[in-house]
Amino acid sequence: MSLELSNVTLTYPDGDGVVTALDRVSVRVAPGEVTAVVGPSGSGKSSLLAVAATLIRPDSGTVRVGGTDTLGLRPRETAELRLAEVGIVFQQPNLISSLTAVEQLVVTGHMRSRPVREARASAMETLAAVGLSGKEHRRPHQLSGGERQRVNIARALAGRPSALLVDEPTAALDHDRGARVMELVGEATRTFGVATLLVTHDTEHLGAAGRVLEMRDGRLGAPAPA
Ligand SMILES: Nc1ncnc2c1ncn2[C@@H]1O[C@H](COP(=O)(O)OP(=O)(O)OP(=O)(O)O)[C@@H](O)[C@H]1O
Repeated sequence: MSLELSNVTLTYPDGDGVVTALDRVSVRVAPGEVTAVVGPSGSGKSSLLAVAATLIRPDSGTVRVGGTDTLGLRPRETAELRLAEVGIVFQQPNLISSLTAVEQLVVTGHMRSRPVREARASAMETLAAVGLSGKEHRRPHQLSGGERQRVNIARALAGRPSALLVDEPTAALDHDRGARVMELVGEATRTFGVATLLVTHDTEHLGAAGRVLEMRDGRLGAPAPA
């Protein structure tokens, strides 16, 4: 199931006027594909992710996640769809310091009303898929920065979403760890067949992306030649 934004416009109130954060943006991400969006600060990247995640409702356009037209849904239905179909990887892992890696994933399974035994088995499988076999029972302080980011990615994938939305995954990492996390996003995207939309300032590690687009003043297009 893909992620599809079509002709999306988003404005924020700004004094007496408005700021246009997204200006008729269209993008379709197929399952198993990473689309990276680069662009300067303030160009609209976070707004794009928030709209794709159904966290912000745009002024106009359509947002389809896993085949569902999300703008036709009631707020409660939107929240349910988000829980089932959208995985979000924030820049900071935001892991709970007292929980082990496997427990971080089980907690989100609980939010989806999954039985604990089933959530645990699925969590172990997901952690293995992101290369954390043998480290499932470690707490965040017993993991490296790159490993914490792996748990973060695994947690976003634990509910087997259709769409994976990734915000600056390399921002807190050095060059080599950043490269490995980007490779992991590419591998996980293929393994789990998710449609991944990733925004980043980091133009060094875009090899994992099947496609790179550039955001400029709220408009999305092909990147300018280097
Ligand atoms: N809640 C808000 N209210 C008013 N304006 C906002 C709000 N959030 C963002 N904006 C404005 O919308 C535009 C796009 O912001 P956005 O955060 O999407 O950019 P960005 O590309 O993610 O930036 P950065 O790389 O710095 O995170 C900017 O002009 C910003 O000032």
